[in-house]
Amino acid sequence: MNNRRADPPGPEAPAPAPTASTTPAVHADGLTVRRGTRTVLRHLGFTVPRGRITGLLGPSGCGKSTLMRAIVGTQAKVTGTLEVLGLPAGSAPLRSRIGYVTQAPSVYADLTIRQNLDYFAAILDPGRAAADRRHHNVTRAIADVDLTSHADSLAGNLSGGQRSRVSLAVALLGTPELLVLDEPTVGLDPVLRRDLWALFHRLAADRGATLLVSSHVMDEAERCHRLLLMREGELLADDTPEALRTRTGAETVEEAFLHLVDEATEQRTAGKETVR
Ligand SMILES: Nc1ncnc2c1ncn2[C@@H]1O[C@H](COP(=O)(O)OP(=O)(O)OP(=O)(O)O)[C@@H](O)[C@H]1O
Repeated sequence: MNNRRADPPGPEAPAPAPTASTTPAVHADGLTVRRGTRTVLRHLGFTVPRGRITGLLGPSGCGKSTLMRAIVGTQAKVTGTLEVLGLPAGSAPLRSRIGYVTQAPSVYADLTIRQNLDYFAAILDPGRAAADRRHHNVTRAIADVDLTSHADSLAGNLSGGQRSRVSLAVALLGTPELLVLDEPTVGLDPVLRRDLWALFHRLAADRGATLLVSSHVMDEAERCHRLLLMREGELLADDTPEALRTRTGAETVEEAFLHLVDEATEQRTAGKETVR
């Protein structure tokens, strides 16, 4: 074994070629999205690091779902650069590497939780030879979202929060590298919200998964490693919760957000006055 420490590269050393582990999970530059006749995302530039939880926060209608749809490749009229796991967003090889949970739970009401997961597992990993692996993955995904005791209940008889956890379990089946979760904690009681955030942190820490989680509840921001703060289709900040609080002299991320909104409004007003 060679224990010699490698010399640090000098200034003239070429930058290492990006590898799977060094490319960010998401890289956007000049990202613009139009829906109908409106521009709903304007020139966004940001990166989402791998293996961390990035919160996408902003008021209702600011464009969080649109950005998530662009990242998973289901949004039309996307221009600018948008790379996901090193590939252009929407590329076919990304399909099995991304788990996406929309705001509306997508489960079959007339199947039990286990039958729902068996169905999606059979699509992801078909064939008789994979039966044991599928059974293991289904049981693990149900346990991940804390629904083991309800595994044989019909999805149609579950509460809204339970149904959205079944959707999350479906997304966890293929052990995706990137999980894109659109408001996963809406309608959950505080205990379930806490448990779900604990699960998100386990997925990042133990499996190295990258999570992009949207919310319009600012107290959830404190649970993220990084934050993308949005307002009216623009990015107000891309930073850690701590750096945001320090930079704005705020005690909470909510206060920091309001400070940044005021700052952006002042800048816009000043810009208009200069033009006049
Ligand atoms: N099909 C559509 N055609 C035109 N505009 C749309 C369409 N769907 C959404 N929009 C607009 O795009 C903007 C962004 O919507 P989006 O759903 O991305 O916001 P959001 O931040 O996810 O909101 P919420 O937190 O309420 O889910 C909104 O102003 C919305 O009115």
